[in-house]
Amino acid sequence: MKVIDMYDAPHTGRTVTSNDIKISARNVNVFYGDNHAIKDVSVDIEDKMVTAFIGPSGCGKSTFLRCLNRMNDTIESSRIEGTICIDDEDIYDRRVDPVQLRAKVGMVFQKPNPFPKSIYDNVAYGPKIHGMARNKAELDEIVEKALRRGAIWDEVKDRLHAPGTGLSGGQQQRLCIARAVATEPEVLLMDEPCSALDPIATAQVEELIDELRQDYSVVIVTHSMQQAARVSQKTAFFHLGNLVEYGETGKIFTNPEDSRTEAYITGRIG
Ligand SMILES: Nc1ncnc2c1ncn2[C@@H]1O[C@H](COP(=O)(O)OP(=O)(O)OP(=O)(O)O)[C@@H](O)[C@H]1O
Repeated sequence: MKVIDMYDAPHTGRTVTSNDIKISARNVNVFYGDNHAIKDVSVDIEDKMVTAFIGPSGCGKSTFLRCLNRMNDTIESSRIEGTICIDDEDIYDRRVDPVQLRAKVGMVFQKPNPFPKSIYDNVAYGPKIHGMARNKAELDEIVEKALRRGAIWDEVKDRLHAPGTGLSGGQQQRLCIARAVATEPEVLLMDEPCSALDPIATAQVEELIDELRQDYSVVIVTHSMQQAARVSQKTAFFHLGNLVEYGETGKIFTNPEDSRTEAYITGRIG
């Protein structure tokens, strides 16, 4: 890991270093029928860093995020061109199993969506499907570790068999993060993970995101520029399906190169 440029990210005082490239997208185009939603996007996303996707509503942030674990495959009208590699492996290669890919590239959605199962079973589900535990004791260990990673263990350890849907919104979202990390992914995709949460729960999830980047490459779509500035080291600004500008978060928010980025961060478009 080499240090390329040091700066204090706004509000955080963190430093930015350059890591290995985890995800490499080249000339990606996405269509929904005739709607050209993503236009020739090429980007390298680094490992062990939080990358934020920002931009006005409808600019393609979620579409591009979903392409990174082939969630867009599930939308019938959607078609993708170009290449996306994770660790140099083309994730759209015929030999790649999307179910295995989604274990490696986990996703957390806008609205907390626990399964209608117990807290324990929500987290145990993925590891069971992927045969990660040989017995109950190993499964218990995986569940505890994931709940700890999700920063919710202490709140639920005495009621693991209560329904996940009985938790508060913020707890449900941390449970969903625990569920996503239980299969030991390498990349975590988050599509506006705090938009349904109150400020305290948002702060808890943001703190968790900062911890998670020690182990994962995290990509977060957010409508909040303050949130992007607080949690990310790299920011990508999308506009009308184009990736307009991509760089260090501090630079994007203080000294953007493109007039469209500047218009967005100063509230003139969006
Ligand atoms: N499931 C879908 N079927 C058809 N078109 C879609 C679908 N999802 C998105 N689109 C279209 O693709 C374009 C990009 O939408 P997308 O949701 O990716 O943008 P976004 O930047 O994430 O927006 P928002 O911030 O409002 O969530 C829009 O024109 C949208 O209408």
